[in-house]
Amino acid sequence: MAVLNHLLSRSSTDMLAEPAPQGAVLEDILATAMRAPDHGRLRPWRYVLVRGAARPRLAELIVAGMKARDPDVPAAKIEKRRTRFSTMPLTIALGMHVRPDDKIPVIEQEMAVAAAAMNILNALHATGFGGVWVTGDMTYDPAVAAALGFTAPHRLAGFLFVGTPDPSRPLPPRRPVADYVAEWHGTPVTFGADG
Ligand SMILES: Cc1cc2nc3c(=O)[nH]c(=O)nc-3n(C[C@H](O)[C@H](O)[C@H](O)COP(=O)(O)O)c2cc1C
Repeated sequence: MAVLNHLLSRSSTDMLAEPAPQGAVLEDILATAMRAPDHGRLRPWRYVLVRGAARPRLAELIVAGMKARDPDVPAAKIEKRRTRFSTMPLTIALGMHVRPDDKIPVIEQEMAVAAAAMNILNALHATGFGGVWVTGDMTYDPAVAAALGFTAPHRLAGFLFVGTPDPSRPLPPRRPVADYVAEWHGTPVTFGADG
């Protein structure tokens, strides 16, 4: 029941203070990714840890990409991104090793990567930490991906910001389960969530 309550009470947040998990705890958290469902046992997930003095270096790379894409990018947008990437206690760059020619479709490889990321988010919550998965245009910037080590056949799938959330923050309301679940009796179902 404790595990179930943990799953039911997780929520994403980017309001993250020090500390981030490290050492054996971080290793255990990342080990939960290795339990993700994975068609063909391709183990497509890859993780790059960015912390300490490496953070502003990643931030500057990302800012350089923003300016290259749009020379008129607003200064406030640059500063927001620079601050986030420089100050998050830990950023985990989520990567994937994509095998387009494998018999397992690429979407299934991507779903395994997402399932593994979800395990990490749940493990963070279970150990008193928290995080959020973000993408944004920097995820699709080949220069950022390459600088992290993700060149073909690797791809960047986003970033997990990781740290310690305020435990007293209010939990966002949960959508009613019934809107997303239907029982099939031989004719096509409809969902409350779809109006
Ligand atoms: C693949 C993926 C990419 C996401 N990218 C962003 C993003 O760039 N910015 C953002 O604010 N939220 C992003 N989100 C949503 C957050 O990670 C988070 O799920 C959302 O804030 C809802 O919070 P919850 O996980 O507590 O429901 C993304 C989620 C996924 C699965």
